[in-house]
Amino acid sequence: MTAAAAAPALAFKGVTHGYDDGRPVVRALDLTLAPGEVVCLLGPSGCGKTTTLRLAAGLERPWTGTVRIGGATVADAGAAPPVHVPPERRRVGFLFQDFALFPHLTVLNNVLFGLKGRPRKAAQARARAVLADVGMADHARAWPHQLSGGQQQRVALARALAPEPALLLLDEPFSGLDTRLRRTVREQTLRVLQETGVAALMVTHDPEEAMFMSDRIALMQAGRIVQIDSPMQLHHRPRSPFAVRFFSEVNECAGVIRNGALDTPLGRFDAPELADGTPARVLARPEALIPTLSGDTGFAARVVSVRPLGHETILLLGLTAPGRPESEALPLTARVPGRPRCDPGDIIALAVEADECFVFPDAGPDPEDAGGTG
Ligand SMILES: Nc1ncnc2c1ncn2[C@@H]1O[C@H](COP(=O)(O)OP(=O)(O)OP(=O)(O)O)[C@@H](O)[C@H]1O
Repeated sequence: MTAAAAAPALAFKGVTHGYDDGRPVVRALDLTLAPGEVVCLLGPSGCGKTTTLRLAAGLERPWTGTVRIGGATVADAGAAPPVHVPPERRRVGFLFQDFALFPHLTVLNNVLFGLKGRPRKAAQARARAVLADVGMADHARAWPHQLSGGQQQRVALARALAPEPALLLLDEPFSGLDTRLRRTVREQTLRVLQETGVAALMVTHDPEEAMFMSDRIALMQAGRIVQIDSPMQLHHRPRSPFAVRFFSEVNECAGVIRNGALDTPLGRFDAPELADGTPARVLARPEALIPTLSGDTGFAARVVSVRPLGHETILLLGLTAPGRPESEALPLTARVPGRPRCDPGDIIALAVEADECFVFPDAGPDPEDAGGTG
């Protein structure tokens, strides 16, 4: 492998950026994508995802730090004069939510648009090959308005990939599609990315989409990456309450660490690395609470409401403690597969799945730095 081939597809180092009000919205960001890697930037609205993508694209000039693409420095705020390679010379492809194909050009000519400057025959061959890659070879002569939303999105993907970019940048590329179509189109997109081996940085605020698409997820909060891990690691080893709460509603019980564990109404959770006396809380995902037929789990809960969602059901429960009035029941949310056999008013036994529960110290001013145990 040559040194250039081994270079990261994208490397941000110490990148800070903001807009006119002088407030940084991306803060000291370090991020590296391996060749062929798909990384999703995931986080709440306004956390800096799109700004990060625009910095990679060259649409923004960073205040500090460097950006490298495929081993080449495309931005260096500290150089004199600062380095800034414009978007069209960065070897990046774009796929945005409003993937707007040119309505006055056929599918083939839309794809050829990105291949200007190449010999005509080679460009035609490349455009047809990439249309075949996305399963649109038979539509080369069609006009955009004759295509479904999903087909248009595949043509936009072909147009972005045609010039063989070193890096593909995707900003909420599926959010304009309805739910069912979105699933199909993102599967097709992922397959094409894997087959072409292009590295991709994708912005989404949809945790399920990030879990599905990513080799790694970069979870962002207030301009920083607070955790970057594989979807599985992020699920099983969340490093902050934020990383748990972002993926689903959670049940939370506070307490104080005693003898290396946290005693809560949901049971005792080991937390050996937390000092005695530390205020802490357990975060239990809704799927941690499992209604069980064996009545002897130690936890009895009153079913408050049953909300069937089709393939799963949300149960709102009130956890009762022996000798305590029901008015003091702890409200809990459980998520169970299928349709459980219980109705509002029933008392059910609950088992608690410890793998889906996480203990964190009750943090000071900066909760994102808090460590946790699973
Ligand atoms: N052109 C701009 N001028 C001024 N402020 C901006 C500009 N673009 C973004 N911002 C601000 O920067 C912050 C980060 O915005 P950004 O679009 O990067 O976040 P995001 O995570 O992509 O959000 P969303 O999911 O809502 O698109 C926000 O506070 C936003 O208001």
